[in-house]
Amino acid sequence: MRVAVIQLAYADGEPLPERRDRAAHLVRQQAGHDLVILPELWGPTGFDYRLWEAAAESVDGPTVAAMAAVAREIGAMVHIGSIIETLPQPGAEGKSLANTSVVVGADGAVAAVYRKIHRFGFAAGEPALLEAGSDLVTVDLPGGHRAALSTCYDLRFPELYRRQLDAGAEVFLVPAAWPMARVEHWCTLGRARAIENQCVLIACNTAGTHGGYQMGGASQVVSAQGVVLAEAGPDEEVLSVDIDVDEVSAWRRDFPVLADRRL
Ligand SMILES: NC(=O)CCC(=O)C(=O)O
Repeated sequence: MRVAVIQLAYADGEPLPERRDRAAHLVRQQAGHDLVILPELWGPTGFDYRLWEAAAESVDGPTVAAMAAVAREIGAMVHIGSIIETLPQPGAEGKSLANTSVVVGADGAVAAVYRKIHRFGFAAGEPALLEAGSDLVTVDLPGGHRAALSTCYDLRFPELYRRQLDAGAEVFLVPAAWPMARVEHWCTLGRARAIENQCVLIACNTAGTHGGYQMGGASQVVSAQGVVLAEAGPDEEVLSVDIDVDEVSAWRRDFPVLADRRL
């Protein structure tokens, strides 16, 4: 499976329609890949919470529609990263917005929708403004292997990835807007999630500086054995990686650590 990881950079002041066009152009340039992934909240911005309400849209809104059209055009599955979603109805906390990841298939149809379970910001930001997701979400990749979806801060909660493993995941897809100040955590936690679950990790971070936060870059693709197959620098960059997902079951057979779990 050939994967393109688009580590998009953005700064304050770029209008959303322009950034959407730029992202669509970058995805279009990845023709020939089976899967393309973008970062978390690249449209409404990861950290300038004041912009979220105005940028909110539904799953059939302009961002997903634009990416679905490009997915169809290039014949690739596209993980569009995430949007601030206007929920069909308010959630359990009475809020109407969520941080929602969407995957579209090569036919342009929505293949998976995941609402971020662990909200970042402590008393501010996501927990103040967004509903938490509650559902574990998987999607079958081109070639038939199963991937599980999570977003950024979720990476700090290993129990989520164990549940994804138990749901049959062989690949973890993780878009993020993770700051430079904690980029070592991002790198280490991503590798840990891959190693402890014997899964491939495809993690797509944001670059640039917005809302006063410098983003960390360092998007990475890690094999189920914990080998870093590709890692980005701090700036906008596209990683192109060939991944043999069949190696996941071979590695689990050769080094059957998961069989020693005690529940
Ligand atoms: N967008 C996020 O979830 C940021 C997470 C983060 O900064 C951290 O876990 O540290």
